[in-house]
Amino acid sequence: MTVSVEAQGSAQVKKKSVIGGAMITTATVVGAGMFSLPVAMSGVWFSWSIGILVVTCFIMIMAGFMLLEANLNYHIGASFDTLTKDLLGRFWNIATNITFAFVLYILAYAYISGSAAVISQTLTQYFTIGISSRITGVIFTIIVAFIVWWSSTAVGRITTILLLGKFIAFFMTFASLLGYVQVDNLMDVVAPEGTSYLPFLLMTLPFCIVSFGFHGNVPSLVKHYGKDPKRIVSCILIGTLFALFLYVFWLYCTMGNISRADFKPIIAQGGNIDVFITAMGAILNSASMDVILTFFANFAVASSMLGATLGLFDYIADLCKFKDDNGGRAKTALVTYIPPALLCSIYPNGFLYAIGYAGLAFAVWAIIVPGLLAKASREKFGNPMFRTWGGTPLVYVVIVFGVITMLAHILSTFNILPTYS
Ligand SMILES: N[C@@H](Cc1ccccc1)C(=O)O
Repeated sequence: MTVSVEAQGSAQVKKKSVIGGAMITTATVVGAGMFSLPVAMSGVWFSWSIGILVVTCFIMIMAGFMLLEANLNYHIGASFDTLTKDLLGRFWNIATNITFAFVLYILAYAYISGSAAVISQTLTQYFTIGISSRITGVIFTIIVAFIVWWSSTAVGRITTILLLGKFIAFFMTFASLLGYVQVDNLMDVVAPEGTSYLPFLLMTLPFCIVSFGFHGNVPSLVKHYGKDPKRIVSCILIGTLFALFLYVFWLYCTMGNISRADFKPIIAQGGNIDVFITAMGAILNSASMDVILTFFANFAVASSMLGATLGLFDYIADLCKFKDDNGGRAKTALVTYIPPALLCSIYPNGFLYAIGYAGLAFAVWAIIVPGLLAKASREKFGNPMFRTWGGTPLVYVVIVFGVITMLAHILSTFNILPTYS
């Protein structure tokens, strides 16, 4: 009996466990974005936040499925570039490439800014070493750049260790914070009569979509599992639903401890991670909680930073056709890390702004483009392998959601939307 190479290949591919892909997806979804959530959502407060998180999570899953749907019609390894060029034409191809690079760079900046602030705060508080976050940002970036330049195997190992640390820290933080939660805070009982929350709803969208972002991974998942939509769907569902659970819990713990009014001074100071952690520490007034929170913040930002900038590193190497030898990798590292580090040394506290702008660009290639791709690929191929639930109406819902998110960010940049501050 002869078995074709393809059949053998797919038999082998089928054996790959869902766990690996689910881990990668979870690691990408749950990043520093979650540190922006309590601050960005303080205007709408707890109950509304849960509602928006559920809706955003749903839309982001559907957008991921639509991307997968289109991707399955192409050769394994086909990227956003191939899909948009073939299905949507020049305009969307260029728009996707520009917004894709923008999101990676601005997130790299956000992570450097967040990490720098947390590291500075840790050094000052525990080692009485006063170094400004401009300098820790640059030093931290050099260390990360060196690790990435040195080898991607090293990055893989270090990321695993950091992820492990992050999850241990997560549960330690949550377990300890739980005891301090005050339901009165969550219900905002001290709010004067007639307090309105809804006007602040739209401006939370860019932060929510970034926090559920993983969509750059879809082509890699296809590469990893082959054309096996079932497994890829499971990875996406596990990663995003786990993130949803975590974020609800995270808001419960943070909004249950810091009252809505107490978020105002945090926002006034730029809303970077260190300010947020300091405020939490001051309210909890416990030395051990301080240590746990600091440990958590350091691990969370460091693992995001490594993972996210590795994506940017590979993207730059491919785009500029830099070689994978020492010299080539050095060039790639320079192009990857110098712009965000430079921006951080000039403007160290833009964490929250950066996540907002990332949301603006992310809406293009992770929501609107997947909707358009699904529509175009259904017309062209009929998409026999996999179809996202909801038919054409859902495609429009997803696209409209993306447009609203972009408008929300643009309007709030011009101070047209009310901001809670
Ligand atoms: N979801 C990630 C950010 C991210 C967005 C888009 C793609 C990859 C990562 C976070 O919360 O930090």
